[in-house]
Amino acid sequence: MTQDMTTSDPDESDGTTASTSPDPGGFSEARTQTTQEGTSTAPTVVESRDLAVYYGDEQALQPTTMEIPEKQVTAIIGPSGCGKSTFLRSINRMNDLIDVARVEGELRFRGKNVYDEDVDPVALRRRIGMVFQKPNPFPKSIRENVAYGLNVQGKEVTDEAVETALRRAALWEEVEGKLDSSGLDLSGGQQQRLCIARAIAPDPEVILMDEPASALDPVATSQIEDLIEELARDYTVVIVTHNMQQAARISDKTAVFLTGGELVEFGETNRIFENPEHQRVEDYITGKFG
Ligand SMILES: Nc1ncnc2c1ncn2[C@@H]1O[C@H](COP(=O)(O)OP(=O)(O)OP(=O)(O)O)[C@@H](O)[C@H]1O
Repeated sequence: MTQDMTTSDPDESDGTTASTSPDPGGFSEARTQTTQEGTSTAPTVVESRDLAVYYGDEQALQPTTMEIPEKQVTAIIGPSGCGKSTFLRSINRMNDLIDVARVEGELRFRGKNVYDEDVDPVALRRRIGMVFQKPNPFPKSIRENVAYGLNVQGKEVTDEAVETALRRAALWEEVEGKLDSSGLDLSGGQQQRLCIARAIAPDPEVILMDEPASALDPVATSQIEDLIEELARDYTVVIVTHNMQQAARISDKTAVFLTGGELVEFGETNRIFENPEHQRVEDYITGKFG
């Protein structure tokens, strides 16, 4: 099961944590991505190299090598317990918060291994934000939720900056005029878009989403899906989803993890769903197991 890492306390580290630490250095290299389908022009932003994750003695992720392209949506799918969330959390070092978690191999962000000793994980999380399964706005006003995201980056909290973040999260029109009411008074879908506004307010480069619509009704889910496609114009989005139709609808690339934490196939979403290379992947996406 995905660990519930939601928090309502702004002081807890949740991927939007405030810090005055300097940005980690060395995250500047971008290079052209090579995929199973050949060479594409989208630069690789995040890359795992034989990345393996253990919880105590249990290996949750087998050595995984994968290149995530810039300003696209990459979906991670697979049956329950196959390591999807574990992989996602390793990208911005959220696994650091789990005592028994241990990582081997490399996870590179713009060419630099985020597990190098000189990388500050809090600063890293400003550049790689996260949205969780359960909407987790702080028990504060809508404005303060977004302001928190702006403060993280040391940005001035102006009305304009708050509006911009809410517009980018497709929430502005529903909350204009009630910015001082509690974020908790919004509907589930609105709360999740508020969390997205909070996550994008610091202007991260990558947004990690762990089943962001699984707690929402179909209408709210559809709004979140539209928003994710829109966000990929400006941000690199990596989304874990149980919903294969959702992955097929909104992602450019799909990674299929199967039981035992093994990345079995990764490539263009259309190709994965129409013509998977591996029988096990075909069985999974056609519902024969999982
Ligand atoms: N905090 C933890 N401590 C110990 N084991 C964990 C922890 N989190 C996950 N695991 C184990 O690691 C494996 C992978 O879990 P993970 O949550 O990454 O899978 P998942 O594919 O995201 O699952 P789901 O779809 O059910 O959310 C599972 O066997 C799980 O029990």
